[in-house]
Amino acid sequence: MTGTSAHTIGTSRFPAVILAGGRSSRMGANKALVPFGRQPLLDHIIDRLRLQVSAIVINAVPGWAEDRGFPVVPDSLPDQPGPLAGVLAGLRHARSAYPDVTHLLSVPADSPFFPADLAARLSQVLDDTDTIAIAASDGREHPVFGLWPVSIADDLAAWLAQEENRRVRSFLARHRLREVLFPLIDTPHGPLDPFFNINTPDDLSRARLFLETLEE
Ligand SMILES: Nc1nc2c(ncn2[C@@H]2O[C@H](COP(=O)(O)OP(=O)(O)OP(=O)(O)O)[C@@H](O)[C@H]2O)c(=O)[nH]1
Ligand SMILES: [Mg+2]
Repeated sequence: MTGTSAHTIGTSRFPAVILAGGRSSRMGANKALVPFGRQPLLDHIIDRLRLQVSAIVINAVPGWAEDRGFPVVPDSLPDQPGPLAGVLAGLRHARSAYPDVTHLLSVPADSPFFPADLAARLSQVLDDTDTIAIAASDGREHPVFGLWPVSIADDLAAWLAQEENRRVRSFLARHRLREVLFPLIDTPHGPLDPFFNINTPDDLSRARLFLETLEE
């Protein structure tokens, strides 16, 4: 049951974690806070996500994302070891806050065009409560967009505790995995990958152009 939390926001079965715990080193400033359309990028992501999940938690370094009304969970591991640390923080939060939930959706804070049916389509391929489902497009996997079983939290913690374990693909190989292919979006500027992610100031300019055409 997901309907009892103060942070419950939708009718979906799954809560979500927004991964915003990275360094934004290529952007040179916290990329979740760059202006995007009428609001900071993070708020654009929240608006897109809230329609398809039961609750939202933000994974971030403490001190900047607390004012949005959602729980903020920092990494439990030091030195920003990568997105899986954020998935782990989200899974631990989900396990205690939503004990009946089987999976947690993850989305990064830097990909503003992800599909409106992301959670729905990923959930269609879950064949048991231990399966991980990740998104793919245009011949590439996007494991930061995934439905993660709450049951793998302890294995993920033990795996991340070894410093040589950082590659997402190596972790995925330990588990039952399904992939869902999403189509490109047609725009007047040409096809747009729904998982386009903003790493550099140039990426941000391109994303703003796409946003304008999609809003017209
Ligand atoms: N919790 C957590 N999230 C991370 C970490 N590193 C990256 N992420 C998140 O994973 C997603 C993809 O990472 P990147 O695109 O490389 O973002 P980034 O690491 O902030 O940016 P760069 O420093 O330019 O690589 C983003 O949503 C990041 O916020 C980390 O160490 N911890
Ligand atoms: Mg990075």
